[in-house]
Amino acid sequence: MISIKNLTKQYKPGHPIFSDFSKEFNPGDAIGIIGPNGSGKTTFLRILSVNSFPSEGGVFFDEVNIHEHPNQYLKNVGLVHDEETLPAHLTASELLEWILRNRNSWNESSEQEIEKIFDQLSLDARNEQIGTFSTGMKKKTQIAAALIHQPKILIMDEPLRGLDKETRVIVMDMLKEIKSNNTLIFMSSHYMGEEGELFDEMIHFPL
Ligand SMILES: Nc1ncnc2c1ncn2[C@@H]1O[C@H](COP(=O)(O)OP(=O)(O)OP(=O)(O)O)[C@@H](O)[C@H]1O
Repeated sequence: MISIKNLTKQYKPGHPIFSDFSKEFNPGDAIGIIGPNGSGKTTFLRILSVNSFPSEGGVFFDEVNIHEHPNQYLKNVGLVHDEETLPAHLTASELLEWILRNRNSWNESSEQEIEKIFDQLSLDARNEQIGTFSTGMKKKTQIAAALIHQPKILIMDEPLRGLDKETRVIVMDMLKEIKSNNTLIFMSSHYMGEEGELFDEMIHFPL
């Protein structure tokens, strides 16, 4: 489903963050991206989400280079960024509606689906502006936004950071469910907590 071929990334000449990395990933795989601060996890996930470009080599989605042809690929991707970049003036519900409409996925059950995902995450303030949210409430909104369109590929940079224990357990259950529906999951962490039980495989950084 995703093939990484001879991937190299360097910001400064002669100092690659990783080099000549190749690997294949299949639907339903859950991949842990593990390593200390500054080891290249975010750089790797940014390349997978087309927010950064390879220095050499490439990433292929069903044989198509995702950096040369990002549109079809990105329709299949749910993303939780390392930095929160949510629109402050929308409510959380409005954001999810916008995501579904933008993907032509809005239908008669969408409102119910939005209520359901915010119920699961206990985001009571779903109809208030995101700009008024706490860090944890914004993280819940990011996770809901990544999952609402049932992506084939889910890319998450430390999604559990800033969440309380109860919410982390809920999010882990949601990820197990989406994995069982054959979504390929990439998830970074700088230490191995409860997410360890989700992963089929871990890639340890630095590579
Ligand atoms: N845009 C950039 N320009 C130059 N160097 C960068 C850039 N982004 C990241 N780096 C460098 O690349 C290295 C890897 O950074 P990256 O953010 O990928 O690590 P990380 O494993 O995600 O770290 P953390 O756990 O702290 O988030 C670091 O040395 C960082 O300074």
